[in-house]
Amino acid sequence: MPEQTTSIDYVMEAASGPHFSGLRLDDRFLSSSSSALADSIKQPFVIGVSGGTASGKTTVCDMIIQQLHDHRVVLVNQICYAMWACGLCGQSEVRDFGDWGLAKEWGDSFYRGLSAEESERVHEYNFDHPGNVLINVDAFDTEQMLECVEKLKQGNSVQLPIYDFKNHRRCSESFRQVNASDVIILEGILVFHDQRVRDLMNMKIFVDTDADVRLARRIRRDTVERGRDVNSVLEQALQEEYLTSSFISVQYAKFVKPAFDDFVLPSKKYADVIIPRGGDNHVAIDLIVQHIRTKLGQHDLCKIYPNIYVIQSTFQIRGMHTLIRDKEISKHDFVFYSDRLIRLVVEHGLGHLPFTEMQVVTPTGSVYSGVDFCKKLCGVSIVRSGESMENALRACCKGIKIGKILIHRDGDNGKQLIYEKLPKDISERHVLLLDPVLATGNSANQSIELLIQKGVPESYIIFLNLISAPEGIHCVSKRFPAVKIVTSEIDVTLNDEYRVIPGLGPSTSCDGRSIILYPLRCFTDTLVSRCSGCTHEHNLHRPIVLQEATTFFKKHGVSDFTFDTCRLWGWRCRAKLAIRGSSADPQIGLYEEGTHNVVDIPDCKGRGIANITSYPRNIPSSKHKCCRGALEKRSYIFNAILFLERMAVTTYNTSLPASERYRSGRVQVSLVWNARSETSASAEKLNDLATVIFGNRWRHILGERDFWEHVGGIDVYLAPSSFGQANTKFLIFYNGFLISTVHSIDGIVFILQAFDSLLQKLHKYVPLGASVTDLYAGAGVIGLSVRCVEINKESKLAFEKTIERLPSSLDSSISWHHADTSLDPLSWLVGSDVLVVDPPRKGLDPALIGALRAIKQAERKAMTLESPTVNVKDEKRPWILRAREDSVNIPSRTIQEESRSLPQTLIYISCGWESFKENCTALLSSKAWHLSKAHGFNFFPGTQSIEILAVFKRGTGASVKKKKSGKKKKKIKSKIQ
Ligand SMILES: C[S@@+](CC[C@H](N)C(=O)[O-])C[C@H]1O[C@@H](n2cnc3c(N)ncnc32)[C@H](O)[C@@H]1O
Repeated sequence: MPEQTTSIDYVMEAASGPHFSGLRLDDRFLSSSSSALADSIKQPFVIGVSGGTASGKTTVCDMIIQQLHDHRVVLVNQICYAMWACGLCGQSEVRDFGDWGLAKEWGDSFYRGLSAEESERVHEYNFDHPGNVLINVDAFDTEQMLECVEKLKQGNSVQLPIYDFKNHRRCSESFRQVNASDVIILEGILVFHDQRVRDLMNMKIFVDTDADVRLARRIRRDTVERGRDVNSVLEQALQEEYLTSSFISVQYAKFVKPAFDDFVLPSKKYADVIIPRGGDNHVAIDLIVQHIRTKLGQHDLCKIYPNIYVIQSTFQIRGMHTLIRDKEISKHDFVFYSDRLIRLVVEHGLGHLPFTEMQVVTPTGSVYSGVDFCKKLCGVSIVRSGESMENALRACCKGIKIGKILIHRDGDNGKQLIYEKLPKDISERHVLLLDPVLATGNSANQSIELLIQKGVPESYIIFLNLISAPEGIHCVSKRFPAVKIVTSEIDVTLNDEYRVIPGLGPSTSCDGRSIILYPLRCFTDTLVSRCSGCTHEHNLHRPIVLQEATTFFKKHGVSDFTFDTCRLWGWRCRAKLAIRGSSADPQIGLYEEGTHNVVDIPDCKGRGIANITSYPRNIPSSKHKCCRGALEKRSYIFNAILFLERMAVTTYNTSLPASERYRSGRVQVSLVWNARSETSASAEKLNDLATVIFGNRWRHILGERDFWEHVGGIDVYLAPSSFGQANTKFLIFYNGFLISTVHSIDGIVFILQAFDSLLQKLHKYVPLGASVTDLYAGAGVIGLSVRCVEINKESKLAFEKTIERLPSSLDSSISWHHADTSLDPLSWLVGSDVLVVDPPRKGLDPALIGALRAIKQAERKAMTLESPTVNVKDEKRPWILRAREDSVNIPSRTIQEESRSLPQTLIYISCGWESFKENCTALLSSKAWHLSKAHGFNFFPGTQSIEILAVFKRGTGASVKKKKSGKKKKKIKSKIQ
């Protein structure tokens, strides 16, 4: 049997300073034990049991106590007047239930006691009255009861007073010692009367037994089973109960019954559970005991707020917590173990969603009765750190929509909503709100408020976090009691800086806060749903949507969909230069590996080019000189709310041998301002910033202006604002120096990067000499086009520069048009054989979709159309298709000479899977197009993104299928012959 590690002696310092007592995680040990974990349970569970006189409360209490034999239970009686009055319980006793390890304290401790004058008028005294009306005193010493129970709840022992029933006063010299216990049962007819007493109770039970029914049962039992006559039974019953003497009769009629009606019965409404038939109701008592057992294993706050759920602790979970709380943990391990825990929280949270029953047939033909998940669901990250839970959520809920809420801490009242991006139909969805640390609860409350304003019912919100501070739980649960909070551990408290104690590691990041608290103050991420900095570590070669994509294409007739995973490392991406912090203490730099923490680079000293461009997650240890000019403008930059910079390396001089090209390269820094409008609150700052940095839209600040890419065999110039494809180069660096751009480390193999792979595939689908129109062309990087159409006029400069470098020997015609594809899209289709579209993430403009759907009808009209009218001056240039010039054959001709036909082939390059699906479905449903081929490319390994190259052909494709099946038939025929 493997050795088990169960020690809880591992005390270490968490990132926030205090110690966390945890476990060493031993991979061999997987089981859990409640006893070792029960450590954290401090406060007893308090149950109030009320009901009318002789309703069976005592039986119920006894049964609960017996069933909880493995816990320490204390029973505290308020007192039962009738029992006292008939002398049946005129004494207190301490019973020892040694066999079942239970100490049960039995007493009538909180009768206040009467003065000498009151004792004389004892018959007028209503012991069943909570605020005695006759002699104006309280029958019970509620204050003392409160004090005792408070002490017991805090784990202290108390001395309960003993009541002398003979003299109607407390014994001054004797007390009963009651020790701390797991469960306190407060029993009495009026224990629900005082709100302060009720507030002490975690559970309130009302025993609801009709006295007449009890009497009737007794008569039946004694006459039928014991052969006695009714009169003697009644006599005995009356003797035993409350009607044996005239005094009792009077007391019952005068006090007990009215007090029951006036005070006991109305307090029934405070009960959480009403038990009909008292101690006979075994089912109810079983359920109650089950509930108490669950609660005993829970954190105290769960006893107060029924919608707090802490995932059940096991040694594995405690072990993972021990790791992530250790300030010495590596960031990699921290992210790994946090992610594991977050997944458990997400799974637990999903368990609170509604479901419908469903049956499926298994491969054996049997029926399995199961459930169907709730489909109307979405996640909402509270931006800064909520995104760190998105991966886990996506892993558990395929294709889940995730919205974002950004709340700024230092705004009005310490919190200000800055940004929200939520699904339009959020009011119909259950919402999983994500934030790994619940600290003060302020951001959470504001986010919940926003969701409610958007129409989400409070009870539809499940707030998921990794750790919670009690302060945060109080704050959220008091205000939104119907919101469920699911967490993996509840910590002790918050410190003065509102950090959770003991908190979690690794050691503080450069902004002085722990990573988990502030890993994602990613303003760029509010602009696009994911950024290339948001990478994950698992399944780098398989984006999560891959399976969905394969199924999607199969459904639409493409069963040979391919996916090119490309290289998983060393690819080039435009690094985003992140900006964080405050204007007083800004950080400008790159994301730290695996996180959204910014590594400040104030003293750029060169050599950083290689690292910056090699891979977005590799942070330059050295600094970069070329961005210094821009960085010096930091004070301006920090007045912006949303701000993003891009840096890209230029190959600069591609006539140099590849291995030397980047040594003398330059970095291009692009600054992009994001504001809702130029009249926004910070417009003044925007203008300052624009003047200083952008000039008239763009201003060249310093360094080389030119930025060159070598794509598809030609040199392409990219202006600062032009779109630039990611994953185009394979660079190898050693100690920060570039070794190679095209060869692997052993110097032999040349491997294409993702974009080059896509271009190679794309070229196969363009027949030689075809007339091609490239809508959404950027600077024309795809390089096939006869006509490039692009909305960003800045790309014109790039286009021109590229043309200048093209070999003059090329004989072809190419034009670049500054135009909006969505305006009169049909005019751009006329005269093209092949249409290439490479739209932004949002997909094709609706007008273009409309034109493509109606292409058949348009075809007839097109013959009579004029050539497209272009508002800007056309740039007619020679062009090259790609490196293999010999395969290129574009006859020299002008657009006017071309046919008026409309494209037969549509090549769709997509970077937005969701929009692609929509566009594709719209095209196919028109029956004007069918899908012929589809390929996927791993442009951003480690992200959710998939790049698609889809080839559509005109018509429904029915004839193609027929032809294929015809061929098959022939073959079969020939075989038969
Ligand atoms: C994904 S990029 C592709 C650029 C180019 N194909 C490349 O590979 O470099 C999309 C381009 O479409 C342009 N664009 C966006 N909306 C447009 C519109 N309505 N008309 C024309 N171009 C548009 C953008 O400016 C951007 O350059």
